[in-house]
Amino acid sequence: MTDLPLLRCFVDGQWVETHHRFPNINPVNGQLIGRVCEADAATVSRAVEAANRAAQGPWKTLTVQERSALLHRIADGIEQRFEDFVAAEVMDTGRPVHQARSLDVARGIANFRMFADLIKTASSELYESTLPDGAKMLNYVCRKPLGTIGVISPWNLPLLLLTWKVAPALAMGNCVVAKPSEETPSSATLLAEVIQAAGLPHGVFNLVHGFGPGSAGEHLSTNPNIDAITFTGESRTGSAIMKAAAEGVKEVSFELGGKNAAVVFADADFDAAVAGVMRSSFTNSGQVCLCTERVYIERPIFDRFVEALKRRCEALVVGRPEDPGVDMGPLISLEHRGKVHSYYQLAREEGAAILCGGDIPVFGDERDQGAYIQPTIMAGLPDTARCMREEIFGPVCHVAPFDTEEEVIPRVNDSAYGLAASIWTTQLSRAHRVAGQIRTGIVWVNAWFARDLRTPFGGTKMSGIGREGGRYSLDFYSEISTISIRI
Ligand SMILES: NC(=O)c1ccc[n+]([C@@H]2O[C@H](COP(=O)([O-])OP(=O)(O)OC[C@H]3O[C@@H](n4cnc5c(N)ncnc54)[C@H](O)[C@@H]3O)[C@@H](O)[C@H]2O)c1
Ligand SMILES: N/C(=C\C=C\C=O)C(=O)O
Repeated sequence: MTDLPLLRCFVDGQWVETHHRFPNINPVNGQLIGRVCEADAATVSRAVEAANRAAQGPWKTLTVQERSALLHRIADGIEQRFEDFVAAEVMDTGRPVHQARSLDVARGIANFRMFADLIKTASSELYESTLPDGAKMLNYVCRKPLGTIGVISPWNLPLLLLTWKVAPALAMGNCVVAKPSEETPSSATLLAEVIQAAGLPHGVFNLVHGFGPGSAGEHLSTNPNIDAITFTGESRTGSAIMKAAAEGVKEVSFELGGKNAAVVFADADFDAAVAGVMRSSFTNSGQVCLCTERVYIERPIFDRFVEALKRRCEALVVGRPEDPGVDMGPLISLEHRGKVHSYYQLAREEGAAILCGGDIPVFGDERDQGAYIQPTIMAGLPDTARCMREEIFGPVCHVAPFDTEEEVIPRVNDSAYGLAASIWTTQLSRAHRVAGQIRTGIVWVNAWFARDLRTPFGGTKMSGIGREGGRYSLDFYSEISTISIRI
């Protein structure tokens, strides 16, 4: 037991062990794979103080070019330890190795490189004006660092989502105290090692492990000496963090939950739409905020489309991360599996027909101690059913027919969430017309999770506050200031 890794916090350039430790579990087989040092309030305060101090030190004198070079050096460091990061993501989450490679770690590198390049070309605004007395004024806008950013990230895409926030925060000259999910501490710890090796001044980046309420998450979000909070996680957690931020009127950026819809028109490229809906429903075992949980299919192709989806769902390879051809692994934890499974039960109680899956698989091997669940397709629920309104966050979607655009668009929009949607059609005018009426932050047409990192990303309603991506991140992680000079 003693040779299991101990994951430590990283505060003011030093690795810190704490008294309280919590277990890190492999969701493939329920095995203990390590212990993690939980940051108490004092450790979080020390991290915030170190960040505040570093913000006034050499870090603030760096030029944009120097900061850009450091971000590229961090990206280089992730690249050099690519397989370590893949192993860390796979160990913590049980995801397919090929996904950790092509999505998680690749995006961790891309996030740092994108913002490293963007800050070198980011423009600002300048206006010339004349005062009533005829005096000329030059008015220009500049972005100054906000100060210390609290970054709180979830377990579903651990490195992708942590770096999506840390990269622009550092790029804009801020200091960071990051609190990754208690479920996925490993890749965040590796990132701290890479940042330390890159030579950022002590205190610029700090990492505190722990939970939410009564632990590091709450200690960070309630700390009066952070200047802004960027959070990705459940909507109800966002609400709790917003209450904490309100105390000190802190700026917040929230990427929250979703109940995303796919709309498949009869004129869609049938095979592409089937593949697209499969990918958007079952990627990462459905544990992506952008995943589809509601599929609306135009009636003339409904039966054929559902039959095709059912066949593909039954053919999904549910296995270990390194299994050949594996499509999906376990859920993140037995607790989350219990939640998703309870929705499968609820769906039956609400009158759903389970077309595929609907239960916990039995493998007859060590995976039976893991958090596996069957990929599932259900049908027959009214739009008012809880399973149609609440985020399940598992490998499950509901299929329903529709007859007209006028009918389906209000059904898609009838949700407390507004994060993402996907539309499958070959009619160009219909694509633009329908996409323009869907109330989500992101609409894909004949695609899903296709990302240009320069575009704004975020949700409406319960799906979030603010946008990050490209210049939207530069703006959020800055104090935007206007300087007006009489000339
Ligand atoms: N919109 C997006 O871009 C996006 C991306 C990924 C995940 N998500 C959402 O995240 C959820 C799944 O992730 P999760 O289960 O880790 O979410 P979660 O809200 O349970 O936890 C997210 C993070 O917040 C911390 N936390 C929890 N309670 C807190 C509190 N009271 N104060 C401070 N910190 C607290 C957790 O420790 C964790 O680090 C899903 O709802 C999913 O839709 C959204
Ligand atoms: N924020 C992003 C993805 C979010 C995925 C949610 O699970 C991104 O691609 O930048």
